[in-house]
Amino acid sequence: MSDNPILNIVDLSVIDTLNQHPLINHLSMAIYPHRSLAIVGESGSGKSLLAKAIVGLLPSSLSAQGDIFFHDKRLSDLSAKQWQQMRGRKISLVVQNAMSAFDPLMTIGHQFDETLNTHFSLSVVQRQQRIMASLDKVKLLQVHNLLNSYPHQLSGGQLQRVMIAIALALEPDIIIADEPTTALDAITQFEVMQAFTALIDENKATLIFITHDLGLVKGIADDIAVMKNGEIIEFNNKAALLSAPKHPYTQFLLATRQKLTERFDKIRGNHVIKC
Ligand SMILES: Nc1ncnc2c1ncn2[C@@H]1O[C@H](COP(=O)(O)OP(=O)(O)OP(=O)(O)O)[C@@H](O)[C@H]1O
Repeated sequence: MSDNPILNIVDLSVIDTLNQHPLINHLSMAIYPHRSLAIVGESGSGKSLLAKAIVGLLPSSLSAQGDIFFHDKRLSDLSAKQWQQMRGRKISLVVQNAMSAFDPLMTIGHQFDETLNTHFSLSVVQRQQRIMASLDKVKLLQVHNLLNSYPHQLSGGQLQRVMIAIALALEPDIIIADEPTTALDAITQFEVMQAFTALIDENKATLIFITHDLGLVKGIADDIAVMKNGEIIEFNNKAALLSAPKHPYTQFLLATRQKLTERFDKIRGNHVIKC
């Protein structure tokens, strides 16, 4: 593991300015390059707000205190223009609702090309090659039709994969994926997870993967952070956290997951016998 974190979150609090309620509470965490970190926790624990705070996209009614460093750069010091260069290219956020990330009036191909043109000095042909290579990585078929389509003409799963393909094409140092497979069926989910694995292996990116699903985490994470009430209550490498969870809440999460799996296996087993 490298000695210097790629992302260092220091005493971060996110406060609702309407009632001064802390939604993220004095959170500190160092994330190291080329690792894959899963952030798990129940609904409302603050996972999405943490992702938004990292990419500087918190709603204006919330205020952030504390520091977030990307390498040595303090992110709160960035100007709007510097953020534009940073977001997508250095730190990329893939969200759950892909439709919200696209302009409904522009074709997918146009939006993909424009994004590449904003961040790189590439010829039209080079941009096309990069688009095709990225779409291939997320296993999208009939790409010419797809690139000529408008967002509403694609399924949720296709849009989600296009969003991941755009993130891949920008070759960011860090990609934050906020429940990126929640809206997908099991097969598409598997393919999208493979695309993320390729991202870490080929691009040597650092992945922050936010999910409820401890099953998904097992396949992809090097490290796991467990969030509850706006705090990280446990952080460890995957093997240690899954085999010997220290915090009672992590133990509860794992036990619940185990019970669900056993119940599912039992139902499936009974079903097989009956048939
Ligand atoms: N704009 C906002 N104004 C006020 N409170 C907010 C705002 N956005 C989120 N919250 C609150 O902050 C808390 C954390 O929300 P967040 O969306 O980060 O949870 P989460 O862990 O990502 O949940 P989920 O897994 O359901 O997406 C919740 O109690 C939520 O209601």
